[in-house]
Amino acid sequence: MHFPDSVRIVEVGARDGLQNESAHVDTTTKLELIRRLADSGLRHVEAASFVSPRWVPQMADHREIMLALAEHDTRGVTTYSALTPNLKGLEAALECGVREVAVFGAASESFSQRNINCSIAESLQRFAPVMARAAAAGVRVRGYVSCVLGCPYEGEIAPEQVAAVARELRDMGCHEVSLGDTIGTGTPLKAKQMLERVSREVPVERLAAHFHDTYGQALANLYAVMEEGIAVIDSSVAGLGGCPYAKGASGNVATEDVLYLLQGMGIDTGVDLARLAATGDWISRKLGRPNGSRVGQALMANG
Ligand SMILES: CC(C)(COP(=O)([O-])OP(=O)([O-])OC[C@H]1O[C@@H](n2cnc3c(N)ncnc32)[C@H](O)[C@@H]1OP(=O)([O-])[O-])[C@@H](O)C(=O)NCCC(=O)NCCSC(=O)C[C@@](C)(O)CC(=O)[O-]
Repeated sequence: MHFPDSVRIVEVGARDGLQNESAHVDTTTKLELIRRLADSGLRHVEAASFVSPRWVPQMADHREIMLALAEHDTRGVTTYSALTPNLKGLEAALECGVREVAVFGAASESFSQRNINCSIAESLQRFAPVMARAAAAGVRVRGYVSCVLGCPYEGEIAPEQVAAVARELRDMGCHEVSLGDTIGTGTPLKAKQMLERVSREVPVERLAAHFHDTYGQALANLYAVMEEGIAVIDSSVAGLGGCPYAKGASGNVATEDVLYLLQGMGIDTGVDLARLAATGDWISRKLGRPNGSRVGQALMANG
């Protein structure tokens, strides 16, 4: 068995998590959440989406969020990134001083249509000018592939299809490709097989795992793909989130749960679990929702 010595966590709670909250979350609360996440030692916090407010109203304050972060983050130790599905989104993000963005595609045609209103091929065409403009501005681009272990509309997705989209994203210049189990239907062997196929096209060092926990498999799936060399994990404080276009999807795997697993494996992340658990407890209370992290619940119950 070979596991990575250290793992980089990409905290997506403020974006993937909050985008799915039905009640409005105000900008001050979001900024407080992001500040607390960074203070717990997280060095990559995905903070907003420059998408249409008609499609995702919860992300409508992307400008205010990213401008505030650019103004206050003078130390530059934490990367605050944002999603930009097209050139319009990227231009707006650049105006706010964003230093890293992400484009997001899917391995499923139906999900692509429902999520970003275009086919997979059209989405890749839309990303091309985003990549060129970002490169000219010296901004790094991450790529996402949704539905890597199943689609809410199409069911099974062939690993070849995931590998093809991941490769396109890598070839167009994404520094990292994050593999999203959007509806959390994956299981460890399936996750391994998918990764084995994708890593023939994109080196595993350039891949990240973005697993939702709908069926309670996310930690097992992460363990399986770490065994194959995955060393970047996307997770969400208190397991916040879901996906507006994937009915029944629960949040991303909780960051607290991932940290606990990694600590038990002797793998370093540089994140303070106790502080993060307190933040998970705080945001869950603020949103009036149960804490989606088992580890967070246990730590809070034990004081
Ligand atoms: C992609 C679009 C914009 C295409 O939407 P469209 O309707 O095809 O785009 P359009 O170019 O025809 O524009 C329509 C309207 O949207 C506006 N518009 C156009 N672009 C932007 C923009 N960037 N920012 C703000 N506004 C924008 C544009 O100005 C226009 O406004 P109108 O004239 O009607 O008032 C739309 O489908 C959209 O916003 N989708 C949101 C998708 C989304 O945010 N999904 C959730 C994130 S992905 C995810 O969660 C999965 C992930 C990444 O976590 C991995 C996983 O778990 O699987």
